[in-house]
Amino acid sequence: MRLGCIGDDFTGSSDLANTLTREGMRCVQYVGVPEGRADADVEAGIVALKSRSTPAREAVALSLRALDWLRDQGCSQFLFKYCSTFDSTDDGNIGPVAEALADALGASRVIVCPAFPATGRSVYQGHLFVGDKLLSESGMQNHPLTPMTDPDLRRVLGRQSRGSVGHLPFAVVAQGPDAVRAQLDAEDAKGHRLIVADAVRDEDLRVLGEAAAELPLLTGGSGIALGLPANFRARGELAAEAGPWRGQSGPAAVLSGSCSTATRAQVRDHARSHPVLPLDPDAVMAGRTGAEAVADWLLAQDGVPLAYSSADPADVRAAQERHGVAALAAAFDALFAETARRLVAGGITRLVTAGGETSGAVVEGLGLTELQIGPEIAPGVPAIRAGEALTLALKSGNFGGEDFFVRATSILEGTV
Ligand SMILES: Nc1ncnc2c1ncn2[C@@H]1O[C@H](COP(=O)(O)OP(=O)(O)OP(=O)(O)O)[C@@H](O)[C@H]1O
Ligand SMILES: O=C(O)[C@@H](O)C(=O)CO
Repeated sequence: MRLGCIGDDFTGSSDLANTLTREGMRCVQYVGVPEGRADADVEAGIVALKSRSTPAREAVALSLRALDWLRDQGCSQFLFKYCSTFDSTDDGNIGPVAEALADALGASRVIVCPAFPATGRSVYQGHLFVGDKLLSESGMQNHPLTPMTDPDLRRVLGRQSRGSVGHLPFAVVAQGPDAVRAQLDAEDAKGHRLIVADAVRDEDLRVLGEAAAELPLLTGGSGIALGLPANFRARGELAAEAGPWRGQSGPAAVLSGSCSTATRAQVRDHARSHPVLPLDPDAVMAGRTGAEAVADWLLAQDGVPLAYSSADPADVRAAQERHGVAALAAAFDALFAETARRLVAGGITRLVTAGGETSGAVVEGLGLTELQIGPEIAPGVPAIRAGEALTLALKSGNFGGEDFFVRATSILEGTV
């Protein structure tokens, strides 16, 4: 294994795996820190954690365990993947985890860059934008767990970190890798270890990747990985070709717990021509809707059936007030996990999930440990093989076009 990655959630980790696979590295996503050794042909290993919103101390401890395992597999470079909208609070977890990994690796000049231009996230003058809006005006200021009210990443990170934070401006990135290396040295000389890097285009991310060829640690969204495979290839450290994708025939189903704008549009679009089953939070909490009934309904449908709890923000808030945020989240996680187990036992071979928490609950519920990465379904979402007869697509809330669910099942089948 050459590149060792630590992702702070499951869908975000598959986003990173998608980028690395597309750029030609043989990639495996591990669910949590694995016990045994990785297969010898894995070039990039991604340990997917659920550490985005846990207390910082837990996130640090888990990330260090993941780092130890990745070091044991022989990796020469490490990447900490967090969300392209920098989801975190003033208590962490991005700063504390980045600093702990840097301590363990003796790393200086640690790039911090959540830019992901294909999905509209760019960093300019140290500020994070979503499309043409500052992060703090993008809707992310209302996120229930990690509200992002300050778009200046240098300040956000400064509040989470022990050390001071530097900046690598766009004007320097635009001059290419030599200028970037010189600026990283200059920031290091000023005592800044974490350095927020501007990037607005994929080519900026490739410049950063090239400049970082010898750095032990990078941090960012999946975009920061764009330029890394070329460094390993230039050193003759990659196999010539990634393994081919093997499509999977058989019945499909979709489970959606994401309430994001993008997912709600996908659910509406899907409902026009496929069977859909809404899951009412009150019925779930009262035990009137259970996994057995949901799975039986899905298994009895033709086409690409969908069960969803996705609801608009006002309904979500009202349900949370009635039942409590944590209790509701736990009930939906348990429902989706058990439904997924019953679907796979009932013969589903193509399973699509929407939402980071929801996908995490499903992957853990199914007891999966290793995910093989296939072709891209949409920016940030790959096709995944999870077993001899099981394929998956794990979609982050905000990703994918309106026809995502059908497109995903077609790509999993190998017909697109
Ligand atoms: N109808 C609903 N009412 C209240 N809460 C809901 C409802 N449906 C889902 N939820 C909760 O909303 C959350 C959805 O989180 P999830 O991470 O799956 O999606 P997301 O936030 O859109 O995705 P991502 O993390 O990838 O951006 C879960 O905690 C779930 O329990
Ligand atoms: O970076 C992103 O936006 C995604 O991979 C993600 O982590 C969303 O939860």
